Amino acid sequence: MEGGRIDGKLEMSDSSSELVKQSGDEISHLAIDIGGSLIKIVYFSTNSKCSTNDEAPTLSKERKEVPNGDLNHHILSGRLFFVKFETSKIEDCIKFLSSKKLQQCGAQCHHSHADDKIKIKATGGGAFKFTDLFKEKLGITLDKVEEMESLVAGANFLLKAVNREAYTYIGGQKEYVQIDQNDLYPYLLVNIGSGVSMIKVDGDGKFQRVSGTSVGGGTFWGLGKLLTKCQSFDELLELSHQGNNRVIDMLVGDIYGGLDYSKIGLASTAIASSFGKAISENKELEDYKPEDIARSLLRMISNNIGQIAYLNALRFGLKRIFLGGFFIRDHAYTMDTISVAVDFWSKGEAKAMFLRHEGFLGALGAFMNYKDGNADLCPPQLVEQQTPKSSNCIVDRIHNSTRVRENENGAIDCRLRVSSSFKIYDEVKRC
Ligand SMILES: Nc1ncnc2c1ncn2[C@@H]1O[C@H](COP(=O)(O)OP(=O)(O)O)[C@@H](O)[C@H]1O
Ligand SMILES: CC(C)(COP(=O)(O)O)[C@@H](O)C(=O)NCCC(=O)O
Repeated sequence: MEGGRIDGKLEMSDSSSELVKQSGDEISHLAIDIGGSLIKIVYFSTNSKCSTNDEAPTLSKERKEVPNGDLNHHILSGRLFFVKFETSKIEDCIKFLSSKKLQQCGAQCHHSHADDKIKIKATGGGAFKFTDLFKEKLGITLDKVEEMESLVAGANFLLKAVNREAYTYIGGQKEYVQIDQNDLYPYLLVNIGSGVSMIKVDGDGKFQRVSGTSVGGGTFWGLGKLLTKCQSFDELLELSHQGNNRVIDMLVGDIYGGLDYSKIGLASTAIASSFGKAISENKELEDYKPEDIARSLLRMISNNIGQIAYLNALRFGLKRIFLGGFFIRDHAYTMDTISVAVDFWSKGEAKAMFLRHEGFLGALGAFMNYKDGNADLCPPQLVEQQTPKSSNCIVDRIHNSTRVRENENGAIDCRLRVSSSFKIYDEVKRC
């Protein structure tokens, strides 16, 4: 299938329209990824109003002994939510955060003090760029988590813990991939944000950024905006759906008099040179339809990323390529182009697989980083829905056997194990 959105597309919250709807949420933990184009927020809420399942999210207190101490733990049941904002509209994000009640100690601590310092996990370049802004406007300290580390932690979590997270997109069909947790590594993670990072992942916390390209999502949106006068990314994507790239791209057949170049395996319809037709036609930009320009641009960038991804997979002998980042946007034509490029160049050996929580890998990874809290604090950990047995290593259990539940809005039902003394606020004030 060419172009268009796939039915059942995840609609995770898109900035301000959600502000009002969710303003009553009680947030116990929140992490933020501030990228070149978008700010992504992942937060855990125990608010029962948000539940659409039979079992309303609850706070169940549970006292547990841990081997190296006697910290008291409790389990928060609730849901992970995903929200995004444009980085250029960071004020909306600030408003969103100030409308939320960032709680201390889950729901256990009822009194918060105006001078309490809130500390949240933050990743992406903006965690550095906007440190002062968050401090000044919200009194929030950004506790920085390295960007590549966050992407990998987010991807590993999703692949191991969430059912139907990864899928292939071939011939217009989406097919979910069953991940064998014992045979996940190594894989190539390709994150297509403003720019593109390619990371070889060998295990939890074991990775190497092996390549990247500056021709990414920012290039598509930036060039597309200049060339088509589109006002939003989604408008540009929609436009590309209606266009025909052959009007602008120079095809092999345009060069070879309508013939295939069979000797090197190129069909007459293959693109020989993206945007190449524009050099020989006596046309101005205005003479081309914006939809055709958008289509050529999308094809050029997606194809290029697919090819570089494949080359890196080949370089390290990797068969599995997982793609994240908000450039993908669950868009059929983008995924089709990337899949075809990987399939073509690898002669069917390598597979492109897309992640449903595409752009939230970094924010999720930063969220997972709460586990690295101070030694005397028990970090929050995601646990499965069923009542945990006596294991102390809840994260390991998730990784090895169980899966959290995900509802159709992309929100993930899960439980968080926190110590009674843990809080998102600074350690200075204990409740
Ligand atoms: N609403 C949007 N506004 C801007 N860019 C968007 C939007 N939705 C998708 N995109 C695409 O996603 C890219 C950003 O992806 P993301 O993974 O968030 O990266 P970053 O961390 O660099 O912001 C943009 O460059 C653009 O191509
Ligand atoms: C610098 C970045 C890691 C920042 O991440 P982003 O905000 O684009 O998600 C990314 O833009 C990138 O990997 N750019 C490509 C740089 C290069 O390898 O040429």
